[in-house]
Amino acid sequence: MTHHPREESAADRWARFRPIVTGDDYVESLRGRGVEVWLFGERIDEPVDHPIIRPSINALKMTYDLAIEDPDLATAHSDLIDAPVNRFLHIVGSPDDLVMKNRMQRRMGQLTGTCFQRCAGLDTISVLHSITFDIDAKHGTPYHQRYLEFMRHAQRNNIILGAGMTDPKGDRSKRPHEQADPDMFLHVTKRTEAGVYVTGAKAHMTGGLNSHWICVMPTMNMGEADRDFAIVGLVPGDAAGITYIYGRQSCDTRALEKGDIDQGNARFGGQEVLVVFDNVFIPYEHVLMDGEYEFAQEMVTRFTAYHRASYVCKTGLGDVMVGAAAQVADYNGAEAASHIKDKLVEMTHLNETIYSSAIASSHEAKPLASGIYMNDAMLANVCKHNVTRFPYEISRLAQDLAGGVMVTMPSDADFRHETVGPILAKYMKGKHNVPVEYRQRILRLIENMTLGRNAVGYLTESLHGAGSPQAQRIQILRGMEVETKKGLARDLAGIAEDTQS
Ligand SMILES: Cc1cc2nc3c(=O)[nH]c(=O)nc-3n(C[C@H](O)[C@H](O)[C@H](O)COP(=O)(O)OP(=O)(O)OC[C@H]3O[C@@H](n4cnc5c(N)ncnc54)[C@H](O)[C@@H]3O)c2cc1C
Repeated sequence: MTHHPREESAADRWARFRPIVTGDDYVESLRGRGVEVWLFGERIDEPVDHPIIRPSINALKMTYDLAIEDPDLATAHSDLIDAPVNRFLHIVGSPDDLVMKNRMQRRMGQLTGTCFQRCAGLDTISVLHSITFDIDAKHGTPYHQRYLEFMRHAQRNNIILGAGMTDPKGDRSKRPHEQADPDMFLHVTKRTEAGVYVTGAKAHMTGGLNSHWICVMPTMNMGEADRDFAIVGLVPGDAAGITYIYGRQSCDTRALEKGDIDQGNARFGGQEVLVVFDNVFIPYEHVLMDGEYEFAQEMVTRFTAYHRASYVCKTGLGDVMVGAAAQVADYNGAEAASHIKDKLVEMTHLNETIYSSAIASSHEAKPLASGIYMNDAMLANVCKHNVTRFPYEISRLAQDLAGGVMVTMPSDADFRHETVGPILAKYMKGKHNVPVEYRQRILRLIENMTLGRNAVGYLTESLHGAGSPQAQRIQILRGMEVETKKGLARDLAGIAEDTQS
């Protein structure tokens, strides 16, 4: 169980952090936290060393390693602490900051082939800057200064923030206060002189267990009766009262097998956890909204403007898919066929279409009252809507080029067996000069990203993460200015009258 008392002060919570510099420092920072983690019906003593969990930690580790290897791409100067910081903790001060963020996200996708879990936290940092500023302007609250103080600590310690937005939501037709069980949406259960207690859960949290801090925040618009659900708070991942229940991923138990081939991508994976909060304490210094329900909708809208463009990361995974498809065609001896080249062009066209909408959204960013820049919301929604579809088509084409053997290939244990191994070495070969193991590995990678563990990050996260497709269509409907466009059409058609008004 966690070692910490329930009602801790903000200072005590920060006192246990030391600045993280390298990827190895990051891995060490997760050890010995005493967090309560459940996987396959068992309590996990040390998640860091668990073979199913470790690939997800490796993916986040890469965000630290890249900052050292390529500081121009993965760090930025912070005016807040007057020092360079990891770009995943940088407060965006210009459209160029957002463009650089997108480039870094694509690079991270290329390097890991999975969800590297740090974008939702980064986008939370961005949205909190302007929302706290706007709430203070209306209500005279001290949230923005609290936020800036939190960010000074966060940047100096180089921590990871997880984004706890999505509640379990129970009956989707009911508001938070209308649910049969109030815990379906995280809410305040008690207020003391020092802070608030919250109960509920946050679902599907990307990298939740790998994060040092979690931001809990509303997932939808709220009304007066939902006041206790309109809470934004920052909680260390090892606070008393938090339980993590690890999400299964397709083919996850392959990580428990011998050898690294059948895993497809043995080094890197994503992570989603159900994070349960049982009367978890948040000191007021770390409370950034408490009852200002009228800002919940705007907070979600701004978060999605940032986060839907962050799905540009999938173009990095798309680059891996194009490469894997081209490579398997080489191994099969089919690379010269015109339809193969055409399919690679189609995959690239889809992938670059996603990239275009994200980069355009960042270039078109506009400043908010707090001074921070926000992505163009229409183009961010178009980016995410492209992402709900195009990775599926890219995957279909990669599977086409891979051939049926991608799903009928025997296990690596058979390839290594003294009796059947030589048979497989003979019949599983493509081009004579390509070792059969190379073909095995590339086929398993395509399987991993389209049907296995990393299909979570490449496909289903692309569909539902940052909101299911309909959520983008609602935003596109709101922003499409159809009346203005009807006016343009009437002008050119020579119609003077607007019969609508
Ligand atoms: C891999 C992955 C990672 C994620 N990471 C994070 C994370 O880090 N942090 C976080 O906060 N969230 C995260 N999410 C959650 C994500 O934002 C949600 O999955 C998304 O908002 C959809 O919510 P849901 O999964 O509850 O789907 P549901 O609400 O169950 O939706 C299912 C379907 O029902 C429709 N629907 C739902 N409600 C209504 C309604 N009232 N009226 C009409 N139709 C409705 C939807 O449009 C959809 O088609 C992640 C999700 C995934 C899959």
